[in-house]
This record gives sequence, C-alpha cells and structure tokens, in this order.
Amino acid sequence: MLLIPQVPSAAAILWAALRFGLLAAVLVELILILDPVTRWKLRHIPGPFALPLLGCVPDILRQGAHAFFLQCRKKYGPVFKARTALALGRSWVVVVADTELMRQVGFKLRNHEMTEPSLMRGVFKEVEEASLFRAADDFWRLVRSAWQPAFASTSLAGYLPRMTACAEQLADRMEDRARDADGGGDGGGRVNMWRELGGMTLQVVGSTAYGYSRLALLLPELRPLWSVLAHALPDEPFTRMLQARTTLLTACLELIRGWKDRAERGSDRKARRGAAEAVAAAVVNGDDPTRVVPTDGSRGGPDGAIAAAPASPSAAAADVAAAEASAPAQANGGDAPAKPHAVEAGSFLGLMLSARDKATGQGLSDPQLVAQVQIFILAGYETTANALAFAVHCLATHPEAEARLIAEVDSVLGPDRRLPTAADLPRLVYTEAVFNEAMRLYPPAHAMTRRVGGCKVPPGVPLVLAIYAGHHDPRVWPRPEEFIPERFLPDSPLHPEVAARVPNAHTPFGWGSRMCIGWKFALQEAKIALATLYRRLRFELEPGQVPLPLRPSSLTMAPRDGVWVRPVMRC
Ligand code: HEM
Repeated sequence: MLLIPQVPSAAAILWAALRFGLLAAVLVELILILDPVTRWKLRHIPGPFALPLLGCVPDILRQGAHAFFLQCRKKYGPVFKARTALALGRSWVVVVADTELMRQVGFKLRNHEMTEPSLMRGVFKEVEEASLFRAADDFWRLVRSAWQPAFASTSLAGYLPRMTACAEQLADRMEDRARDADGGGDGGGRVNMWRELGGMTLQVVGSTAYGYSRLALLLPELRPLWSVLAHALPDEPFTRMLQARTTLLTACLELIRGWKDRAERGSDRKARRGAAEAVAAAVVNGDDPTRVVPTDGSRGGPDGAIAAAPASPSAAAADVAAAEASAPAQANGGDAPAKPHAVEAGSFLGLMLSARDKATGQGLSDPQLVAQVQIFILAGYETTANALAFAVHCLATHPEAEARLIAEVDSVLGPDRRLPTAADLPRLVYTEAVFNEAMRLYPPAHAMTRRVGGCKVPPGVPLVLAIYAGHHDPRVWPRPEEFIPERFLPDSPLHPEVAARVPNAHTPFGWGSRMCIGWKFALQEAKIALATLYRRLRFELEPGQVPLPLRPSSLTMAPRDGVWVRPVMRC
C-alpha cells in the first residue's frame, strides 16, 4: 500500500505556532517572576523569604524600609539580601547594616546605584540622570568640582542673612498662631510644623538656587507639588509630580535661554520672549522643551550644548554680573517679580552656568544644568525640613532637652534675644547636638546605595547601606532608642565611648568622597532655624504622636502625617 505523507494544513501550522508562542511567553514570565538566576547567584547570602514577583515589598510597605532592614539585621546578621522592588529584574539588593562594614563600603565605592524603577521618560529622565546625585565616574568628578564653591565658607557666610530672614518669617507666622490660640482664634493655633519647616527650607534652597527674586517660583500653592518632587516612587499621583517637575524645568530653561541671549549681543527682546514661550508651550504639549527653541546657529542647538557660552568663566561671571546690574532692586532681596531671563549673581544657577571642564573648556549642556539646579533644591529641601521637624518633635517630648536648648539660645543671643549671627554658630553647641541626635534617631536619608563591580556580590546587584539600622545598633549606641543629645557633647560620658570605638558611626550625611555636599549648608540652616524659633517660642506637641508615625514607602524618612504642634510664646 502506498503511504502518502499528509501535508499539515495552514490552520494547523498556525495553531502549533500559537501554542509554542504561548508556552514560550509563560516560561519567560515565570523566569521573570521567580528570577531563579539572581536567586542562585545570591544563594550564599542569607535573607528573608521573597515572594514571587512581590518580593519583600508587602513587608516594606507595612513597616517601612528602615524598620524592615533593622529587623532583618537582628535575624540574618550584618549582611543580607532582599527583593525590595516590584520591578522585574534588578529588584534584588544586598543590604549592609553594620556600622564598620558600611564605613568600609561607603568610603571605597564611589558611585550610587539607583534601585527604584524610574518613571521618568525623555528629557525628564535625561535631567534626572545628569544630576550630581546620579552622576558617575569622570562626569561626577566634573560636576562635583563645579558645585564645590557653593559650599565654601565664604559662600556659606553669604547665605546666612537669607537663612535668618526665612527663619524669622516662619517665627513671625508661628507667633501669630500662638496669639490666635490665646485669643481663641480659628484652629486654636495648631500647626503642622513639618509643612511649615518645609516652606522655610524650600524658600532658602530655592532662592539660593535661582537668586532671591525668584521667590515667585515658591508660591504657597506650588508647595504641595514640590514636596512630591522628592520621591522617586511617588505617593501621590504621578501627574502631579510631572506637573511639579515641569514647573521647575520650564523656569530653569527659561533662565538659561535668557542668559544665552544676553551673551548674544544685539538679540532683540521679542525673540527672547518668543523662545521662552516656545519652551512653555512645548512643556504643556508634552514635547521636549530643550528642542523647541528656534536655533539660529548661536543659541543652544538640538544637542543642547551651550553654543553661545562666553569664552571663559570670567566672561560668564561678568555676564551674570551684568544681568544683576540690570536688576538691582531684586538683587537686594526684594520679592518684586524678576526681569525675565536674568540670572542673578551669586545664585547657584549662575555658578553652574560659568562652570567649565578644566581640560576641554566645555560647559554643561542645558539638561545637565537643569539637573544640577533641580537636585540642589530637591536634595536640600525635604531632607533638612524632615530633620528639623524631627528635632522639634524630640524637643517637644523631652522638656529637659528643650529647657537646655532654650538656656543655650538665651545665653548666646544675649538678654535682648537678638537674631543669630555667624559668630554665634560655633557657640550653639547643644543646639547642634540636638540636631545631630534627631538625625541619628531619624536619619532623613535612611539608606544609601552603592554600585558594585566585584564578584562576591554579582555585578548589577546594588549594595544598600542601611544608615538607620547602623544608628540604632546597641553595640555602638547605648540605649539606641532614646533621645540623648548629650552623646554629641565632648564632655558627656557617652561621647568618648561612641566616638573612640567606631569611627563614622554617625552617618546621616553618608561617607567619603560621595558624602553629602550640602552638609555644612544644612547644619548652618538648622542651627539658625532652631535658634531663631526657640528664642521667642516653644512648641507643644498635639496628642497622639508618640511614637511618631513614619511614612513607610518613601525613600526619605519623613513623618507620615506631619508633626502637629501648638506654638506657645515664651515669656
Ligand atoms: C539634613 C539634611 C541633609 C541630609 C540628611 C542629607 C543626606 C545626604 C546623604 C546621606 C547623601 C548620600 C551620601 C553618600 O552616598 O555617601 C547625600 C548626598 C547629596 N546631598 Fe545631601 N543631605 C542633606 C542636605 C543637603 C543639602 C542642603 C544639599 C544641597 C543644597 C544636599 C545635596 C546633596 C547632593 C547634591 C548629594 C549627592 C552628592 C554626590 O553624589 O556627590 N544635601 N545627602
């Protein structure tokens, strides 16, 4: 009998291909969800059970990453692994939670590794990645040295009057609330001190970034947007974060364009305004704002490079000075609306505009410039506000510490309780100890990351340095959960014990060459704020805030519902 092979029909071939495709898709999905490769690579490191796909996220959301890491250290030792993000792949981290190991890693490894899934796209992503915080290797060195003059002692001294003025404005408002309460006014004088301090630090850092007359950017109605900016995984709708980023981006780009136009002598005003409007329109339409400004060969081109930058840093400085001279009223600290496009002398943006690579003479591109200004504001605003709010909470719950701080403030500022000056800062020793102890208990940046190139931890798996766990280690900090500012006083019996045994045990600002560049700025601002507030007022804590609930899902450590207090006038 003759056997004739049957030719499969087209439908059968299609059905087989479909089944194969489906099977392959399920397999790939399973591999991504279970992530067996990374699990195998990290098998030698202990750690909590990680659910498929969800990893340890439910635990982290329930108790907060800081508390989760502390709990894991107790259970698994100083180094453990965890799957900390919902993102597929790259969601594993190795956590270091021992003070000495963190010091070694923090000093040795330079580059930060971001572990959160970035929701940013296009120009926003570019801006995010070009910031000093995210920069790596040679570009990081270039940008870090461009930033450095902003934190030199002369610059810090220059910020002092602005910091004092902002703190005094806040003290005035708090006095009004205290009087309100005495007079039985609405709300009985209750204030969310965390929000109030956020307004103050935003004003300080925002006006330093753009120049004093840019305070319009810091309108109260924008503040809720700004606070959203600080979170890579936003608690609030993503669109609000985008709106806030857009506001910042547009303002900054407009200033940069204006600066370039000034460098370009003879450019007419109309064209300049047109450029600014084009940028704003692009943002509204969702286009890339760096690419819409009509290029005429002299402005920033499509590659975003500074085409019209002055030939030398001194020329740039002169240009900034010229801009300043054309707007003298604003430079003197008035809140009058700034002339469009003027970059103010002494502003952080002015400094960035005049920065040049020593070897090539090249300046920063527009997105790189914007990135620095944004991170200056973001890194300097929420961290300092959180730390100050925690300090106010600690003082309100420890009357003996509050009394000692007030006694110091009174003795330093004299009988008429004048405003603090630069000469007073080194004498506010206990005030500084209070701030340091508040940041030990509640480090606003409770964990940091480092990129690993070695092979004990597989490349690509970031190291997380658990600052909070280190700050709560009873082997390093006796009675770690208690607020004891005296630990930071050289004459305290606790001080030599801690300081001698473990160098760099107190690390709210990180480690080594990658340490927070703004730490002196933050410390100066905090001491001025505390002295200015407590010279006139005390703050009584509203009930129900001990222990203080913390926001669990945030990258920065912050009070979940704020810090609610009643300002009380001191006699
Ligand atoms: C209490 C306030 C602050 C705290 C707790 C804080 C904390 C930190 C920490 C932990 C780091 C990472 C360090 C590391 O990886 O070793 C950091 C980096 C940084 N901080 Fe701060 N910071 C504060 C205020 C500020 C201020 C006021 C500014 C600027 C105005 C600022 C700008 C930055 C920048 C740009 C970086 C990245 C530096 C680099 O990677 O080279 N910070 N900060």
